[in-house]
Amino acid sequence: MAQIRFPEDFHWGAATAAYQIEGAWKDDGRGASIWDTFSHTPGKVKNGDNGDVACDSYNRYKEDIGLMKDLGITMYRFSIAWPRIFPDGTGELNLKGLEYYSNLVDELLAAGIEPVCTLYHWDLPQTLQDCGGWENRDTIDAFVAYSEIIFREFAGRIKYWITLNEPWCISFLSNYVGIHAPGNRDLQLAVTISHHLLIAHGRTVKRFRELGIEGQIGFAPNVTWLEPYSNRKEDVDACRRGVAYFLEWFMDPVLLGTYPQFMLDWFAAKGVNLEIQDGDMQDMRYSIDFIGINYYTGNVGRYKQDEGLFDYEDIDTGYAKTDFDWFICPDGFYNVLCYITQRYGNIPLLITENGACYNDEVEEGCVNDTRRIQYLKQHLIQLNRCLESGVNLIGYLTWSLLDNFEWAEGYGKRFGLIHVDFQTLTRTRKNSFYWYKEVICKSGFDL
Ligand SMILES: N=NNCCOCCOc1ccc(-c2cn(C[C@@H]3NC[C@@H](O)[C@H]3O)nn2)cc1
Repeated sequence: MAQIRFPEDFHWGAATAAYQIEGAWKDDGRGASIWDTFSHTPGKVKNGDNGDVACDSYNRYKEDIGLMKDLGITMYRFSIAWPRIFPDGTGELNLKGLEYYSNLVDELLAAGIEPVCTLYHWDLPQTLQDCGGWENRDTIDAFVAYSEIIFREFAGRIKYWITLNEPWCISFLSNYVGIHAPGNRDLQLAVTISHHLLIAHGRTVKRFRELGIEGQIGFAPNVTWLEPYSNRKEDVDACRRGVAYFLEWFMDPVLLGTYPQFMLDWFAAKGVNLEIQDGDMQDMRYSIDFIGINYYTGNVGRYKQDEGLFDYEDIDTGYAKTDFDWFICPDGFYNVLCYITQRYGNIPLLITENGACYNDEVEEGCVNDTRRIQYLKQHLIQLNRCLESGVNLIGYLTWSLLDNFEWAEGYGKRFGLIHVDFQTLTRTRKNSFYWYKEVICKSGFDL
C-alpha cells in the first residue's frame, strides 16, 4: 500500500478569523467594523445572519484551544480584529482588546501551539470606512500604526505574521463583484484599493523590519488554477488572465516589483488605470519571509468574447463539487504551487487555507463528513507531490477549525473540522477531525 509521508518538521494546523468565530461584537470596547454594518444591512447576508455571536469564541477560546490540543496541531492561524484594538481605527487604544488577544496567545503557547497572526482579515473599522476606507491613502498609515502596536505587544510570542488575508477578496470581491463588505461595484475603485492594499502590506513589512521583530512575515493571497480547454492561444491567454486576477496581480508587485503588464493593458482597455505615486512600488517590495497560499478550487476554462471581466468562461467538466458549488480540482493545487515556485523562486510557502464546504450535520453524536476527508486526502496528496518536486512547502493550515460565519453565505456553509450548533454553540468533533488528527500524528497517511 502506498504511503504519503510529510517531513517531521512540517507544520500542521488550522485557521480561523476574528469576525467569523469571535462574536462578542460590542464587548470590552470593540468598535464597529464594516462587516457589522454589512451583515446588519438587510439582504446582504443569507438568512440575515451576522457575526454578533458567531461561535462565541471570544468567550470560549479556552475550550477551542483544548480541542486544538486534542487535534494535535502545532500551528493555529487566527486574526486580530482591528476594531478591538482601535475602536475607531486610530486614536485611543482599547487595552481590553489587547488583553483578550494576549490571553489567547498565552493559552496557545501554553498548549504548545504556534500562533500565526493575521493582522487584517476584512474587518475594517467602520470609522475608517466612513472616511473612504482603503480608497483613502490615510487608511494605509492607520493600518501600519495598528500593526506596530500589535508587533510591539506580541514581539517574541508571535513568530508568524500575515499582513493581509486574500487581497483579491478585500479589493475585487468587495468593491467590484460587490458581494462582500462594503459592497461596492466599481472596477476602478477595486483596482485602486488593490494598489493601496499592497502599499499597506509593504509599509507594514518595512515597519516590522525596522522594529527588529523576531519572526517571519508574509501575506496570504487566495489563488485558483485554470487549465485551458485547448492549446489555442485565445484559450491559453484567457486562463492566464483568470489566474493572474488572483495571483500575479498581487504577487508580482511584492516579489518582482511590477504589475503584470498584460493585466495593466487589459484594465486600461476598460478605462481603468492605476495612479502610481513616487515610492509606491518600492514600498511594496520589502522582502517577505514566506507566502501564505489559500487554495480551494480550480477549473478548465476557455476564451469567450465579452464574457465577464476577462473574456473567459468556466467549462463544466463534470468535476465533483463541494456544497459551496465549487469544483474540486486537486491537480490545480499542485499546478499552482509549482507555477508560483517557478515564477518567484523557492520562497517558503505556507498553505494558510485549504478545505471544503460540506454541510453534514450531527447524527447520534457523530458527523460523518467522509466527503471532507476525501477532499483533504486528495489535496494533501498534491502537496506531497509538490514536496517531491522540490517546492518549499513549510506547512498546511486547513480552513477551518470550526464551522463559522462564511461571510455573505452566513452560517449555511460549513468548513469546520468541528461542527458548531449555532443555537447552543455546542462543538462536535467531525470524523474529519479524527482523520486529520491521525494524519498529524503519523505525518501522513496510507492510500
Ligand atoms: N469578477 N470576478 N468574479 C468571480 C465570481 O465571484 C463570485 C464569488 O467569488 C468568490 C470567490 C472566493 C470566495 C472565497 C471564500 N473563501 C473562504 C474564505 N477565505 C477566507 C476565509 O475567511 C474563508 O471564509 N475563499 N474564497 C468567495 C466567493
